[in-house]
Formats: sequence, C-alpha cells, structure tokens
Amino acid sequence: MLSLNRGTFLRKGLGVLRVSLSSSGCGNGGGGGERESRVAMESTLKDARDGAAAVDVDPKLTVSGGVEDVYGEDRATEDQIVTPWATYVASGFSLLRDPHYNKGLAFTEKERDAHYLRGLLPPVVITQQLQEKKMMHIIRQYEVPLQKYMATMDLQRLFYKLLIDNVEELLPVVYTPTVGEACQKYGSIYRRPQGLYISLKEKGKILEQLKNWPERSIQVIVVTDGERILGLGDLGCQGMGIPVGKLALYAALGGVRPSACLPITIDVGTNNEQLLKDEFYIGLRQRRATGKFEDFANHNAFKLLAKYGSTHLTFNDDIQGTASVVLAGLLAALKLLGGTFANQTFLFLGAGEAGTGIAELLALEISKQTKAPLEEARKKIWLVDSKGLIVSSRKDSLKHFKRPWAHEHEPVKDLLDAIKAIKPTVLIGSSGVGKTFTKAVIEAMASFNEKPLILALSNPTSQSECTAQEAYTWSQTNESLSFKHKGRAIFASGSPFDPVEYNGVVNVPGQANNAYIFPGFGLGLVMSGAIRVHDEMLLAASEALAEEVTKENFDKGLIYPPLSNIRKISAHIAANVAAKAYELGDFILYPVFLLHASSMNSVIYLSFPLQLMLLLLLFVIFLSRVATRLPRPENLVKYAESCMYTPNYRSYR
Ligand SMILES: NC(=O)C1=CN([C@@H]2O[C@H](COP(=O)(O)OP(=O)(O)OC[C@H]3O[C@@H](n4cnc5c(N)ncnc54)[C@H](OP(=O)(O)O)[C@@H]3O)[C@@H](O)[C@H]2O)C=CC1
Ligand SMILES: CC(=O)C(=O)O
Ligand SMILES: [Mg+2]
Repeated sequence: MLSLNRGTFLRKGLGVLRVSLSSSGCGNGGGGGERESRVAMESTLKDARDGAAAVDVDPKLTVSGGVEDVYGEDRATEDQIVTPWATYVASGFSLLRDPHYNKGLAFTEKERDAHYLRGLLPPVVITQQLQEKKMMHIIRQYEVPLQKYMATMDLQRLFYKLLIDNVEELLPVVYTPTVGEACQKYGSIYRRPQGLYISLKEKGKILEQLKNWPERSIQVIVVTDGERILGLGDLGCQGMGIPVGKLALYAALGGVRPSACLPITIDVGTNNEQLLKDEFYIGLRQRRATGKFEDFANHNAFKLLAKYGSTHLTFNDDIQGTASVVLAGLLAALKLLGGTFANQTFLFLGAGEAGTGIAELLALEISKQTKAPLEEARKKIWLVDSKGLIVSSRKDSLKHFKRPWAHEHEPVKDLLDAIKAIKPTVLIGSSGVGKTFTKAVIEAMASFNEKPLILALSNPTSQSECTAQEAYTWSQTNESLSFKHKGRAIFASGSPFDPVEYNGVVNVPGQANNAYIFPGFGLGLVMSGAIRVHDEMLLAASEALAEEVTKENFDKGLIYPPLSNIRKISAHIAANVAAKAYELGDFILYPVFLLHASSMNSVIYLSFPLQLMLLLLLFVIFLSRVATRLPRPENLVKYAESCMYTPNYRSYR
C-alpha cells in the first residue's frame, strides 16, 4: 500500500511517481488474473527553492523553472525554459484524467473517499450502463458521421464498452467507411496522440521512440506507411486512423487488451499534393522517400510479407485478412446454395493486394477440396486489372504477384467482355474504383447465373464497385432473362449498405470486410502463442466464420453472420486458428514430448551422442512448432472466451 502526502508532493514537486498496474492471465491479461503492482519513483530534480538558493538566483523560482508571480503561480515568459512537471498518481484529479482508470460519475462513494475525489465530481453516482446510454444518446444526435467518429474517439474506457454493445451501429463509425474520411481530415481533427509516429526525421532513433510508448506488454502492432488507405490512395501520415481503427477492433471485437495494442504509422512523406499544401497536415512535408527506403512503399506489401512472414509473426490484413473473409462468405453461400467450390469460376476486377491475395486462398481451398495441384486450381480464377484480362501474352510485363494468373486466353480489354468470355459464377470487385460494376456488368452476370454471387469489396462507400440497390435491381430487371427469382444477386460489400426492398422482398447485404476475421485471428495467435502465420490458419478462420452463418441469415440474403454476435464469432475463429497452430506443431511435438516425459529419469544416463541427438531433436521441435503456449487447452472456445478483454469497470481498493 502506498501512501503519499499529496500536499507536500504537489508543492515541492520533488519527483514523478508512477503507479501502474498490469495484469496477466491467458497471456492476455484481461481475465482478471494475478495482478502485479509496479511502483517506481524517480526523483529527478532537487527542490527548486533549495536549488535556486544554492546557485544564488531569483529565490522566487518555481519548481518548473519559471518565476513566481505575486500569487505564487508560474509567470514564465516565452524565453524562459521550464520543466513540464507531471504527476501520474492514480488518485484525485489525475485519476479522473487517466484513460485506463477513470470511471467518471461511476466512481462509488467508497472510491471517492479513498481516492481523493470528493468535490471533484458532482454528488451523483451512476452506473456504467447509464453512462453508456447517455453517450449513445449524444453520439446519435450527430448527423455527420465524422462528428460521430470524433465523439467516439474522445471516449476512454467507455469506448470499448460502447463499441462491443453497439457494434453494428458503431463499426461504420470507427472503421470503414467513416475512418476513410477521418484519415483524409486527420490533421484537422487531431486532438491527442493515439499511436506512435515513426518518421524519416527520426531515422536511427527508432528504439528510443518505441520506448516512449507508455505500455510495455505489447502483443499486437498494426503498422501502415499511409500509402494506400482504403481506396483513397496516399494519405501519408494521416493514415494513422487505420491502425488506430483496426486495433480498436482487435480489442473490442477480438478481446485483445487495448494496452497490448500499438498503432504505428511510418511517415516517409507523401505524394499527395493536396495534403502537402494543407496547413493542418500532420506529417513530413516532403515527397515520399524512395530508393533505399523502398521497403516502405505499398507496392512492396507482398515482398514485405514474404520477407518477414517466415521470420516473424506477421499478417497483412489486406492480403490475408481479406482473403479469409471472402473465402468464408463463399463457403457459406455455397453450403446454402448447393454446389461445390471447384465448380465455380471466379472473376476479379482488381489484381492488387486484395485481389491476388483472395485469389491465392481460393485456389488453395479448391486444391484442398479436389486434391488437384495448386497450378490447376488457379485456372478456375481470372483477374482483370487496369489493362484488361490478365492473360499469358501479358506475362512478361506483369508484376510477380499477377503472373500465376496469366492463363491462356486471347487478350480482353474490359470487364464486360471478360464476363462474356469467362462466364464467371462469382464476381469480385477489388479495384478501389467505384461504379465499375455497371448495369451491363450486373446484367451480364445475371444472364447466365441463377444466383450470381457479387462482392463489391472496395472501400469506402464512394469506391464500392456498385451499391446493394444496383446489384439487386439490375440482376432482375432484364425481362429477357430466363430466371425470374426475386433478389437474384447474392451481394456483399466492403462498406455497409442498408437493406433493399425490391418487389416486396427485403434483401440484406452482408459486409465482406476483413473486420470479421482479423480480431479473432489475432486472438487465436496470441492465445496459442503462435510464432508464424500459415495459410492453413487462414483457411481455419474462414471455416469458423462460415459455420456461423445460419439458414435464417442466408434467407435474408446474408452470407456473413450478424455483427452483433461478433465476440462469439471471434472466439470461434480464435479457437479454430489456435487449434490449427497446435496441429501444425503436433506431428513432431507429441511423440517427442512422450519420449521426453517417459525417459525423463533416464536422460541423464544416456550416452553423450544420444544426449546430443535428443538435444538436436528438441531444437528441431523448437524451430518447427507453431503454437508455443503449452499445454494446449482442452476447450479452445471456452479458453478464447476466458482470454477476452472486457471493458466493464473494476472496483478500486
Ligand atoms: N472489404 C475489405 O475487407 C477490403 C477491401 N479492400 C479494398 O480493395 C480495394 C483495392 O485494394 P488493394 O488491392 O490493396 O489495391 P491495389 O492498389 O493493390 O490494387 C488495385 C487493383 O485494381 C486495379 N484497378 C485499378 N483501377 C482499375 C480499373 N478502372 N479497372 C480495372 N482494374 C483497376 C489495379 O490495376 P493495375 O494493377 O493495373 O494498376 C490493381 O490491380 C481498396 O478499395 C480497398 O479498400 C482492401 C482490403 C480489404
Ligand atoms: C478494410 C480494409 O482493410 C481496406 O479497405 O483496405
Ligand atoms: Mg486495408
């Protein structure tokens, strides 16, 4: 127990006292496991008055280095250097400002006494539920989505509670599509730091910068270089809204502790002229660095993933998360529609990170289901980029990630002609260009598919290849069509659209957004202590998500489950991902564990070469295993749930 004479502390300002509580348990610390207190007192300056006397300067010097006015307050002028004194005592006023511990009017009478809060708060004590109701009431009063965004970002601990309890309403506010506008205007709406900025200016001092981050037990880092923000292009340093938004979802939807999340933006400049001229722009005012800093460029996403994927626990959400969510939607749709994966023909508009990432996972799934080689499976998948259909005659001029998709075919210039030539059953938009699924495109899809599957993945809403309304109406307006079903297209989009009524039928469009996958996926990695991401884990995540789609959901037109169940869904995804991580190490781990356990007493009697061999074997196991948190929990879903962070207020001593 720590006691402190606050009067003495504040008047003399002898030191900075930090009291931080960190908890552990499930490797995730949210379950209220063992709490550990760390108290560190740093006395950095001598008493200012003593110091002033010793060096014989103005005796009215204040503790912060300025000069006392007649009221004893600091009247430092601009040219005087002062020390920014701060206290981190989790009591009194500082407790009310602490994002981790502040409960506002929900502090109990007892807590108000124990923590010097009397008088700092009005007398009423309210529940967290009432606070939540009040905040939702305030947020709903704003009509402009960006204002809602700013209001939610101002919340502290209550933020996660609101997001968890109102996920369908707030996801479009804190994430796509509003986060796109927030990034575009991030400089104008900037209020307080929400992540770490690593800029070219600080080259060579990155470790110092990382040490400045207040949290120590980081488990998930989301990093961007701001070059490709949704379908909005280069937003430079203002891309920070994306890691902040994604990590909010890791915490709220996936249950990773917020304090274990670190958003990072790498600022190497921007080529966005508008931002460079914007007086409120928060980043380096220079063009994007290339040359030796080329690794930061967006078009190197595949290279970075290939480089670090085999040595670090890395995951590219645009390539892998998107792939997993699309595969899940298609698995669910086919399960309910009937038909096999291998019998589908897929056509993409857009052959970048998202498009080719999805294509590769779909090919893997086809190959897994049919036992055909991957190269064979890829032949069911076609992609169109800005130059037309990707075909073999273009191979030499294609970027490496497009080459596997250069199939034998004559050149085709545009999407509509590609649809007519390929006759896909599934059309996927990943171009970042809005309005590209025209009436003719949708009608063509509907002309040879009874239920065309159409996914318009591009974000934000303005970049969506088509709207839900367009997909539903254009797929059934053509009188010459041989199919006369209502609500013919099965549609999902990256950004949400409202339900659409057409001819008395209400169709609910699903949201094909990686937000379904990455929170649970991240939790699965954390709880199993996985050291690498494998494609099989992405397939496992897709299967878990697809299993959550019910016939009732599908009858409404949904190929994804309602987001209101996302915590439960995330627990299932996490469990499947963790199960795969344990399985991937199993083949060698278990026999050797048995061997090790049964020979424990005799190991010391083994001859040296045998001991060496055993050690070598253990080393191989160490290198090959994926899950490192052992032993494997029996019920992974229950374990995932027990690991999830909950934002409910705790009682304070
Ligand atoms: N719903 C979700 O969860 C996700 C959605 N997305 C969205 O996907 C979109 C694309 O992202 P990403 O793959 O990273 O971007 P990239 O820049 O990597 O790829 C864009 C692709 O679209 C092609 N393209 C651009 N314009 C046209 C056009 N007019 N006609 C045909 N093809 C065109 C490009 O062609 P070329 O190669 O010739 O330049 C390129 O192949 C973004 O809007 C993003 O928001 C991304 C991730 C997740
Ligand atoms: C959702 C997402 O990651 C994107 O649009 O880029
Ligand atoms: Mg993205």
